Amino acid sequence: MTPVLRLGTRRSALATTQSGHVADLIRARLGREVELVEITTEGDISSAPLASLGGTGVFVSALRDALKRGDVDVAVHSLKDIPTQPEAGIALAAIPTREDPRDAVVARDGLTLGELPVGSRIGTGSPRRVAQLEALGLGLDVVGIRGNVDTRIRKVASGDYDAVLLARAGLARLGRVDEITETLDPLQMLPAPGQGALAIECRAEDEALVADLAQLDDPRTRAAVTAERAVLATLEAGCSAPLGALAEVVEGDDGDELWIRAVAMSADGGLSVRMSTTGSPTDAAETGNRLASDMLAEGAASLMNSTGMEAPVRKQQR
Ligand SMILES: NCc1[nH]cc(CCC(=O)O)c1CC(=O)O
Repeated sequence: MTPVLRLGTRRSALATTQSGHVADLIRARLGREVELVEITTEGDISSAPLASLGGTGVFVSALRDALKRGDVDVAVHSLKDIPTQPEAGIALAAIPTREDPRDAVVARDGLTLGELPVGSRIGTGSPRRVAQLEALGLGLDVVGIRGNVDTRIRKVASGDYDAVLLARAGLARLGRVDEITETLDPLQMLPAPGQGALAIECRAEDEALVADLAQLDDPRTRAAVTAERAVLATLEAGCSAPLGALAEVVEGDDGDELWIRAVAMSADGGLSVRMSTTGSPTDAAETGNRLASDMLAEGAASLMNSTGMEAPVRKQQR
């Protein structure tokens, strides 16, 4: 008899929904029994700005520690929260089919960004979203925000903010797309590398499990996010850099083609390097690296560092 797989999850509604989704996939596709095990992370307890806790990595390390200790067998993360360098002893066993990767607006009175009056308070703690919002030149007042998806949306309902920016994927998983007042076109708001994708991890030494979980992998999603994360790695940008990247695998005349675009910005959104390229999905990392090298040649690194990452911190809500 195969033992029940213990799947570690954070306690937030988004994390338990994502973990529940993967547990269902494992039951349906692998025929294995799964139980959810709750893990608490520093990022869940503290309401300090995420950057001051060492970025979104705090969400990931607690789950990985539980894996390494043997407390759980499988962990599910939002791929965009995972650092680009591989973790010793941990296998990224599967990346299932991605949700819609775009960012979404939840604004008062059903408004879109363009309809919000000058001076409206927009909540986001992401330097990437701050920079791209500022670049739209709408005169919006971008204010830091933390807390889970529900907390953020409640701050719009309560009037503390006129709007918040969130990943559409998270809202979709929580069954809350009805509350989205605008889904942003990547032309205006390129998502974070890996946004909308999940990462299923296990101990690398559990070779049979690594092989089993690989059945849940979607090769097209894996190629797209591999290219996006290569951009992140080559630009040596962390999760808190004003960097957006989006790749897609599309059917071309000669088979599948990988298409990727990326933007690196100064913190205030005043300067940007924006580029795109295509390649083969089998050379996804190489394609992302090449795009990032071209961006570096255009000054992307100094540009992202030019005004540092102070902007969202400076405007942090008290
Ligand atoms: N940074 C937190 C985080 N990590 C993943 C998601 C959403 C789900 C996803 O992108 O897969 C979110 C919330 C958000 O950005 O709105």
